[in-house]
Amino acid sequence: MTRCVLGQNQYGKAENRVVKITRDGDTHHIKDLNVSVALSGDMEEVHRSGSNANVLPTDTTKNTVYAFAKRFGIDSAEDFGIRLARHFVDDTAPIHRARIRIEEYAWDRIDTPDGTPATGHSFVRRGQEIRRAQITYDGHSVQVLSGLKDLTVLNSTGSEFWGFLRDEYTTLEEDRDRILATTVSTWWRHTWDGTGAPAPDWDRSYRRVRTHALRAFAETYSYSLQQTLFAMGVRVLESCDGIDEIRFSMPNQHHFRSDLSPFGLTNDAADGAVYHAADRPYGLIEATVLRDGADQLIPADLTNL
Ligand SMILES: O=c1[nH]c(=O)c2[nH]c(=O)[nH]c2[nH]1
Repeated sequence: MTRCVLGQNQYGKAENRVVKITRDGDTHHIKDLNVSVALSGDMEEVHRSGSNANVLPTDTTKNTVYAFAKRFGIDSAEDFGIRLARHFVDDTAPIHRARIRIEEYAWDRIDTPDGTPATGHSFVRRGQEIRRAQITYDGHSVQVLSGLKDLTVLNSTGSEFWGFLRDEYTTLEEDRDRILATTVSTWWRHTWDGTGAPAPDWDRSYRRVRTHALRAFAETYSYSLQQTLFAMGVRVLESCDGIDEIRFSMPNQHHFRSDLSPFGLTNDAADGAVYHAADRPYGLIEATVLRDGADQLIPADLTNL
């Protein structure tokens, strides 16, 4: 029989999406990491015989990431990674090597036009959103839709969700202080139709819509993402002449507060909590907001394109 040997091997939990909010009065700070753990050591037996005696479960490595975020905070990706790596190797005899890989996502504060923060808890993810336009001309008039996508925003407080319908399948608990996060995808329709009046200043119009939508997101105390969406649309229509209709598609990017009670840790929102940022499934909230009397002309299926 051919004799085979075990070559390089490692294991652990990959892509732990950990969000830590630190509260300094009404000013919040956010650390948003994607942490992957890979451990190696005396792992001959688990591969050969199935004995798990030397295996620290990947589930434990995940719990450790969230518990350490709460217990020690996250000063920097490097500090956090060093602490985790040392713990796995120094405190677990069969583990001889730990590799911690971390991606960090940067957030800026949502500002007012004079550069002061709109609130202490409203953030926009760094990295440019994508601006877009769709122009249709039928030989008589022009229709201009403008839009944006990939604009990710987050409120670390000022959001609740409760009082919802319940049936025999409902398990969701009411939440009086949650993270509200979404990636805004939107189109808006200009009243200008290419006849008569000169064309709007498209760049200025874009900046105004973006600014007002962001400020409405930041400043709306929210009982649902639906309510926030509508407030954003109303603010845009009230602030921008020449726009009659705006449609949003907004995924509810759920942030679940980690249950750290098995490790003797409280994890209340009021003290600054650690969250697991789930990527799917997600709630998808979509709606059009119209000026009263305006026609609804933006196709519903355009929003996600
Ligand atoms: O803002 C929300 N709207 C919902 O419709 C909903 N449904 C849910 O489970 N969570 C939320 N959050």
